[in-house]
Amino acid sequence: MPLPKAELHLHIEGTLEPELAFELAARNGVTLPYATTDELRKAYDFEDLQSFLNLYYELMAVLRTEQDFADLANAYLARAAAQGVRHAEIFFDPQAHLSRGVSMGTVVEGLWRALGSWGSPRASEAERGGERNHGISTRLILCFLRDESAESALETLEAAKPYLDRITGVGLDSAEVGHPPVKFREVYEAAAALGLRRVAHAGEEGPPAYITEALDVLGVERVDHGLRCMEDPALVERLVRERIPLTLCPLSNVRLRTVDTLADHPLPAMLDAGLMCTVNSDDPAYFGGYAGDNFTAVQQTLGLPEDRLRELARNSFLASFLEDDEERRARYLAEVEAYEFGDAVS
Ligand code: HPA
Ligand SMILES: [Zn+2]
Repeated sequence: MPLPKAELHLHIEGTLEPELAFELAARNGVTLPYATTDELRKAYDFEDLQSFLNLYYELMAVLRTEQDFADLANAYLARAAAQGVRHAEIFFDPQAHLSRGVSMGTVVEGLWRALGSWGSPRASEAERGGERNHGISTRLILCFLRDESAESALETLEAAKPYLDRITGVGLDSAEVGHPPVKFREVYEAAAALGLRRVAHAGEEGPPAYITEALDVLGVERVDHGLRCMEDPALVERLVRERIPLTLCPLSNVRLRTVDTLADHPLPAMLDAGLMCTVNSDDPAYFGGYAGDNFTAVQQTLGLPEDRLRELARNSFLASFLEDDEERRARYLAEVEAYEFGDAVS
């Protein structure tokens, strides 16, 4: 049985496996510039974040209808459930769809078809059919693309207003360097005024100063990646003191060459420093593994002992946006404490 965990850093578009990409391409009459799934997989040799993003945006062309987004999310939930994920806070990138003529409604309604509101205290009895979505409670986090303009982010938030009952928070992703958090001050203020939770990618490729800015200017409650905080001891001390969760993605860091090899990953040093770390998959279809695969990789390659693995799982639920359902959080945490380790944690 896999270790129960929450996944807090997962881009739903990054769960598009080659097989589903070809299936959706055929269904929608879209021609992909790859002849076979094997040929597509060969393109998964990334040099950095941008080289990955180019393919990530290219493949989104196959996502056109509500059913496409529902199929995408269902495939993710099935894989995640099999690896012990009990709760997932899922990013989506509306601007990457709006720019192709796919509406906010298509994206959100499609995802909702798969996620439903099971696991939400606002769900009606009819919606509480846990089996339908593999028994995973979920939240949706709308991400702004930081390489698009601040005005575009504001327009995106405006377009999301009819769907805010389904959206828990906002995030910030895409090409980091040259696009500091301060660029999005206004849209984050507007999001906060609407009662949305706030997170942002920072310190993946960008400098530690972007992490500080995300906290101070955008008011984020969690930092996505945050890896480069380790270059600034005063920042580490602050993150520890304020118990700011970091959503780390070890296999992503290797594939995007943020670290040289998994054995060089700073996760053990980060845990030793007292940082509130979590382990997540980011874009699992592209980076070679889902949440449990990331846990197994850090267990095997970094030699993390059982108490550290349990700590990572506990942190994932503590850092999740389950404030509207503390009863459920307590149940998940009890499962973590009762877990008996076997051979593998995925
Ligand atoms: O790892 C990532 N970093 C930044 N933006 C992203 N969008 C999808 N995945 C990522
Ligand atoms: Zn990410």
